[in-house]
Amino acid sequence: MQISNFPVLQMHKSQTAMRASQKDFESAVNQMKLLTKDPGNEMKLKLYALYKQATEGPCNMPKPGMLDLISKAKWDAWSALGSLPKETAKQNYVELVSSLSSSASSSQGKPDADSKQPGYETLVVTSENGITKIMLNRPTKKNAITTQMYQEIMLALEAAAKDDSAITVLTGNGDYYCSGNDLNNFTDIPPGGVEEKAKNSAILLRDFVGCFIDFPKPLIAVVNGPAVGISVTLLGLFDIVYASDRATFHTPFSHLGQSPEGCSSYMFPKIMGSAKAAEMLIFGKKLTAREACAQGLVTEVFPDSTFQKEVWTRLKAYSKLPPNAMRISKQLIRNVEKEKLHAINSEESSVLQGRWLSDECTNAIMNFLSRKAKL
Ligand SMILES: CCCC/C=C/CC(=O)SCCNC(=O)CCNC(=O)[C@H](O)C(C)(C)COP(=O)(O)OP(=O)(O)OC[C@H]1O[C@@H](n2cnc3c(N)ncnc32)[C@H](O)[C@@H]1OP(=O)(O)O
Repeated sequence: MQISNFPVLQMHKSQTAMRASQKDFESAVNQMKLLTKDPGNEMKLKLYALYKQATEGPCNMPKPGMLDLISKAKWDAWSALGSLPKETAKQNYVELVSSLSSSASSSQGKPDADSKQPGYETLVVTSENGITKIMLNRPTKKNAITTQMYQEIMLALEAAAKDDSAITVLTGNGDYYCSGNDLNNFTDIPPGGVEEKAKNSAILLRDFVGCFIDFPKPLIAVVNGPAVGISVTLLGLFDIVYASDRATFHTPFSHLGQSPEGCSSYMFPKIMGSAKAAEMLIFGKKLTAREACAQGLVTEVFPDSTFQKEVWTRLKAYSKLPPNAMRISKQLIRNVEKEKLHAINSEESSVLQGRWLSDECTNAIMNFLSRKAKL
């Protein structure tokens, strides 16, 4: 069996405590596609059987021949579920995936002080002096976010929420902070075609942004260079944004036939007023760091030559403040709007699902990939 057919998943416990919704189920299925660690054949068979029961009902396929060992093992596992109702199978599937996720994130472990955490391919995650630093690590691709990277960032945030650090920092390796969604993500089309791709991407986006909405500790963006697309829109969900004076902030959604995400359709007008937000989100105006600071998106701008030194000195001092007090204050500031932000996130993801299927978007991505166009 292919590991890629049994992807890993992380799901919030609160979601699994209640009856699994269709969205929870789809989310579980989607995230399972990125399993990096083989959960073993027994687990894969259980997941397979529950998935089939949840989507097709009881097994009524002819029994495979004795020599077709893999098909027979799958058939046996599915048949063993008898007449288990589809809804129960769905619930069991979500719970099983959730338990896999918890063990995956606990196996990432509590970060050792002063150490780089293993298990990430697209990030460097360290925990030191009360600060967990999540660094995007695809410098040759300007830290464009691949599907795997979305998953790893979610795992890193989930682990950081539970570790001993007082604050969490997101930054980029190399000359860019991040060039947004990796446009090659759109070229990996599943058997269900572009509709399925758009649907899976919308679920991934919703879950990814949801992790930022729910993140319980002070979250700081250290914007070391230009930022594009989703890496800009998410900034409205951070508590502090420090930027190098080399950084720029660009959301070219209309150019790409796309629409805003990361709750920016709500947060940007709130932060900078609707006229300034429209210029960025509809017309794709690129802001310098100083402009972004004047408009309230950035907390403070530092000269690039002293950026790292000044920012980390500041953050080390902040990380020594009482962690519970900081966490409680953050939650007081943010929790008022959580429900609303989740609703906005769902709406933005669903609108984007439609945009990804449009000619405008397809042509823009084809242009970038065929190198005819750049931002
Ligand atoms: C599932 C959730 C979906 C969430 C949706 C989010 C929406 C967005 O984030 S929209 C924003 C998407 N991003 C872009 O449109 C940026 C595209 N990139 C560029 O325009 C340029 O690369 C750049 C202006 C960022 C940098 O230009 P520069 O001339 O300095 O460097 P390049 O030679 O172009 O880049 C080096 C290398 O990196 C690759 N790359 C950079 N950004 C992306 C990207 N976003 N997607 C894919 N690949 C990217 C670029 O192709 C180069 O690769 P090669 O060396 O192999 O040619």
